[in-house]
Amino acid sequence: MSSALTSKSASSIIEAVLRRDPNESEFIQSVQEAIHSLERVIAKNTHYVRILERLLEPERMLVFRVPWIDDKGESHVNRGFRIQFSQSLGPCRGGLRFNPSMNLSVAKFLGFEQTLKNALSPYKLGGAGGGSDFDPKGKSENEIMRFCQSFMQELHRYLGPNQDLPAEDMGVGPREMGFLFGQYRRLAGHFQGSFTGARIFLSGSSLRTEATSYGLVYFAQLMLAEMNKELKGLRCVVSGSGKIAMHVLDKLVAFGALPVTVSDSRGYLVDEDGFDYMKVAFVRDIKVQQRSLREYCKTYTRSKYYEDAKPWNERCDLAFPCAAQNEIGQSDAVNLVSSGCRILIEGSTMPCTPQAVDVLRKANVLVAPAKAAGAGGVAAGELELNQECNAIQWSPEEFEHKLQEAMKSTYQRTTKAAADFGYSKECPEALVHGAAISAFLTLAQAMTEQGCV
Ligand SMILES: NC(=O)c1ccc[n+]([C@@H]2O[C@H](COP(=O)([O-])OP(=O)(O)OC[C@H]3O[C@@H](n4cnc5c(N)ncnc54)[C@H](O)[C@@H]3O)[C@@H](O)[C@H]2O)c1
Repeated sequence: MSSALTSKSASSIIEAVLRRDPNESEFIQSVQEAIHSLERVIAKNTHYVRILERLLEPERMLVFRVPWIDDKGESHVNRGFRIQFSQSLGPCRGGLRFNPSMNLSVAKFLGFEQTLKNALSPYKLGGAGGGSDFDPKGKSENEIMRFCQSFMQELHRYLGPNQDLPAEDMGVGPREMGFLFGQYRRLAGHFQGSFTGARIFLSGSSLRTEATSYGLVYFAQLMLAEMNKELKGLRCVVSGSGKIAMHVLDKLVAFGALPVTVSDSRGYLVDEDGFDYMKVAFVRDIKVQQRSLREYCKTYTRSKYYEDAKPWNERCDLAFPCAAQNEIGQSDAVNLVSSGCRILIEGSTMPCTPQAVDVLRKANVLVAPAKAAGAGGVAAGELELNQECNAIQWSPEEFEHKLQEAMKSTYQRTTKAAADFGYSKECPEALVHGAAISAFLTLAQAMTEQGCV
């Protein structure tokens, strides 16, 4: 197939998306990255261009009003989103994000990324994303509960075990999932395990919240093993201090690595001696009490806090971005390369801007995409459902073993697809392309079999 035809087809898809959604920068960025990864697939079979065109239009987009009353009796209104991106492989699963930056573009990009992530997994799952521009920061527990109830008042009619299964994302943790599920159960009139969250699956293992993060660290281990290396003693720079980041720290400590940073939107903290379990617990306490990371330095006086700065210029072997999309820009990527980073594991969804991706590729930094490295959350959700439906109970050790196996098979699927399409192990983007290719081929097969629907 001529490359002229390929690039013409790929650019016509991007043009169509741009025409339809000209202001959706996050969604367009994730589409462009996927198309870049799929270039060789499209070149082999132009039928895939039509499939991709269809895939890029979400099956269903829900946008709704969420009114709620604060503790003083004043009314507020936010916007809710749920993008049921694709159900070709099964019922949707995907996170809910409560953050002021949430809009239709972010909801669509999250839904699209989740669709590929779920398709890469061994489970039959569709993909969705959503949430609200509601900011849980500074709200009381009652205000958060009232908001969650109002959000679910509308969304419940589109959810269900065979339809859509919401999960955690930024600003939504076990507490919010509890409130959301409570209202869903009341409105739906049944207690079916259609939500993920440790407190809801009372009979399940308690590893649901940890699973994505543990999976990220297992994935790093698998990449290192390929190079006959191990995590022990390696310096790791971690961003964020939320659910994903804190459990990554725990697991890195468990494997004898040296995590040295955490951050939030106000700045970052570096502890040259590395965090241990006690220090991680201390950071967690600081965050729970909504205090500044700066306070850590009063107790651990060799540490430093930098306001309005990111951790990417700290000396490291591995980087784990675990905060927000586009948190690594071009200059951050340059800093990462000069500080010695060889491997970047994407904890956050789409952490690098296209310019940063370019810098990392040219410097041969190996990138583990969130679609593959973040598969632990998908696997844990399915394992939990399995426990719930079959009334079985695994110990945390058994659960963790199953999680490790799931990460191993995701890693193998990713490397196989990369190799099948000629990306060598040394290619810095082999895993990025392999993950997208494997996911897309699975979706394409189902979409072809199901006809034009
Ligand atoms: N929770 C999950 O199950 C899950 C699963 C897969 C991927 N993710 C991704 O991981 C990332 C973090 O999710 P989480 O669940 O830990 O969220 P969270 O709300 O628990 O924590 C987010 C963290 O990021 C920090 N942060 C937010 N914006 C920032 C910015 N602009 N700069 C620096 N720090 C910033 C916050 O201070 C906080 O520490 C998101 O990109 C999310 O999509 C989450």
